[in-house]
Amino acid sequence: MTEATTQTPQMVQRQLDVEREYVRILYARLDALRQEKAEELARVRRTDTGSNHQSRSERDAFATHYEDRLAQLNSVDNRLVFGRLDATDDDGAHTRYIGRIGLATEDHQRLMVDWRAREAAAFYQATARHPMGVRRRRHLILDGRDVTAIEDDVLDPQMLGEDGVLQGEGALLAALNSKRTGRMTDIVSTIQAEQDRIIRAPLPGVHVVQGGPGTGKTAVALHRAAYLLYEHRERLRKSGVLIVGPSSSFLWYIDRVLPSLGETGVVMSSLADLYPGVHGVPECNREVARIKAGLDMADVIRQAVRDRQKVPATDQKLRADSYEVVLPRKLVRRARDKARATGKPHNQARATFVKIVLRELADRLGQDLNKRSGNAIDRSYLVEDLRQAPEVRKALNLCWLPVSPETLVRQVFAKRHYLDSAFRTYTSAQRDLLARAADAPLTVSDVPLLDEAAELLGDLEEAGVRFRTSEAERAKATENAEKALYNMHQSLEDVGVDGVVTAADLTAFNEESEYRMTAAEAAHADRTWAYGHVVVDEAQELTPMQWRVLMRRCPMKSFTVVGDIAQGGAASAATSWDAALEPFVGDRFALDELTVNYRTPAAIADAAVAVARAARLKISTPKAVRDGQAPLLTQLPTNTDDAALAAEVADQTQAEVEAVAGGLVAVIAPEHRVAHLGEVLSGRLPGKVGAGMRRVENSVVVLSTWEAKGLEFDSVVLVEPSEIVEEYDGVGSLYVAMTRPTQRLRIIGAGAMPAGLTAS
Ligand SMILES: Nc1ncnc2c1ncn2[C@@H]1O[C@H](COP(=O)(O)OP(=O)(O)OP(=O)(O)O)[C@@H](O)[C@H]1O
Repeated sequence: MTEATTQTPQMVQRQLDVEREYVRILYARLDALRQEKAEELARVRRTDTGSNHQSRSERDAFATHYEDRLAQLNSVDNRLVFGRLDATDDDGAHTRYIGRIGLATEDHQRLMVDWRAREAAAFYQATARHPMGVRRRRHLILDGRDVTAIEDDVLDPQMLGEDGVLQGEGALLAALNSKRTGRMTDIVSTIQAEQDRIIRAPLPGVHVVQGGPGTGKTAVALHRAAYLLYEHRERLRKSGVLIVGPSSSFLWYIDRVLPSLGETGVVMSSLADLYPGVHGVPECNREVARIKAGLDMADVIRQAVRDRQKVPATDQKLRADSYEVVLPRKLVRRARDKARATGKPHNQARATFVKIVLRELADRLGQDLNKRSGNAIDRSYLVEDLRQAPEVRKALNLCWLPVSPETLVRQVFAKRHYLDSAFRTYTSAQRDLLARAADAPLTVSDVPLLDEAAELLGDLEEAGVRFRTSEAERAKATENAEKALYNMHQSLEDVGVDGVVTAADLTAFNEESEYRMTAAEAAHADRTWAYGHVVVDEAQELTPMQWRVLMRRCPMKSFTVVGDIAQGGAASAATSWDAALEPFVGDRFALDELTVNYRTPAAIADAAVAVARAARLKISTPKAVRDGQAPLLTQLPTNTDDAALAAEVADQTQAEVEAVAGGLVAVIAPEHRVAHLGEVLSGRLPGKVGAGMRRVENSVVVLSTWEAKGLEFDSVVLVEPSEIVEEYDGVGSLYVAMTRPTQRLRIIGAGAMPAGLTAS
């Protein structure tokens, strides 16, 4: 309920003065805290630790803690406070200021409530129908540290008309109408009620958020991560939160949001980087991508591992010093079966295999020697003699060679006999398609195969792959850290420093101190790190094998999954959330839907819907809150050559740059046209054009549809829509591209326009 009241300039000024004074107090407190933490940090750094390694680690752990706190205080400067609630509850009438973090005076009087605190929920959820005790919700609009505008939302009818109630352009619309910078910003001051319910949902379980384009799924997912880190800080600080997005340009687009909410240290990974130390290049062949996406790849990799556990074709004679032994096939088979039966990963089970073979060979050799010499002496030393013998070692290695995940995956595609064996249930045409050179770059579709292989192969230090220290080692390290922590608290109390560092912090810190990695970096570098929560954005793109990897990363299965089934573009994109999640959690997931499109103007959204419907794509149709112009369609003659097409694109892009003066224009084109269009546009608009998302200092970016996924621009020039449909075998990606603009869309093509696209 927002009814107009008469506002006089004096009334506005009076209210502005009140709020400015309060905001001044808040910033003064922020500055004082910064100063305090900076001094504490300097004092800790000055602490003399002598040459004691442990004391040094302890001091560094404290320094890291203060650095983090200082970084948090520095990151919330912009729009520190954005809301005020006047409410009445059991405690009587009170006023609360809502901001990015909680602030209190030196004597613990509350000055500002963290937006994630329970007391702040009403700021987002109260409505006229359910006021939750709120009489007035006030939005404070800041420029730097100054309050420039105030807007009131009055939920108590009695308050309407009272002096001091101000109304203006909706804070939400003001936020939506601001120019895009190419980097996502937080929405903390204008989170809507349906979004807030998802943000504050409980931690456990799998929570799926389906929503059409522009409904704020990414924004909600990021604010939820910040909320969970606040509400479950102890638990999640130890285990961490992983955010997964489709591409590194997407992660770059969103990576300022969490720091602006005072949260750093979340691990972000694209699908190509889920395996430490490897960056998967795109899988160009869609059929290959489709094959590698399926869960039966787990059987393929299992077979590839089994193929490394070989029984030789014949019995083998081997020299060991002055002896000769026979390695019978039967023995190898028996030892192999026993080693497999341990259930241990390949590289660990090898020890069992070797032990059985050596013991039996030594027994036989010993009996032989005893028989020949007529003695009955203990010849157990023979085990070591045999172990050292080069021929024996070589033979055992041929039967059961330790192998790294990377070698296994490379060789399964590069060595025909491995390929034929592991992919035995596939046709030979499919195997031909999969075959590639051993040094071919690993692709994004290989990443889950590597992870699967690592799971089945186990530890292999010499291959340079990091695995989790055993539980026992970790427990020991934590115990040491607890002792160290106790000592450290003692000594820091002596110098009057107060800090909160847990034993787990110290364990993590000590584990990584050699490389001075942050906790987030350590988690990302450790394939077997168990995260406390995983946020998956654009989740419709995940293949079953990618889901399998993520489920492994979070054994507690605490997930926030956001996406839009209709926007799927990958070769094995999900067709429904049920189908995507059923293999991992059955039907045990909650599903919510977001229903309002905050990005795309209604006329453009309608055009995108028409294209999707013409192709019978099942889509969510959120209600668009913005108005705007319908798309401008240019159908070029079919014989238009590439140069003429590029010239037309350049003309229209130039027009868009002018139309959105100072805004960001994206040219979205089929992959094979991106480079050429980039060159032509750079010639036309020197210094203004960049290829890829990271060039946002320019006002024009040229991108493929995959790169544009999840992003938004003031204006989009979409090139050759029919080729975009062909490129990804469906209209999903065209639907994505059409829903990227916040203001304007142009579509240019010489090919036939896809069904549903008509000139307006
Ligand atoms: N409550 C809100 N207040 C202000 N802006 C909002 C709000 N919700 C969403 N937005 C804005 O709407 C735009 C779209 O949000 P977002 O990218 O999160 O949508 P999405 O559902 O992930 O989109 P898509 O699936 O199309 O990639 C962003 O600019 C975001 O900041």
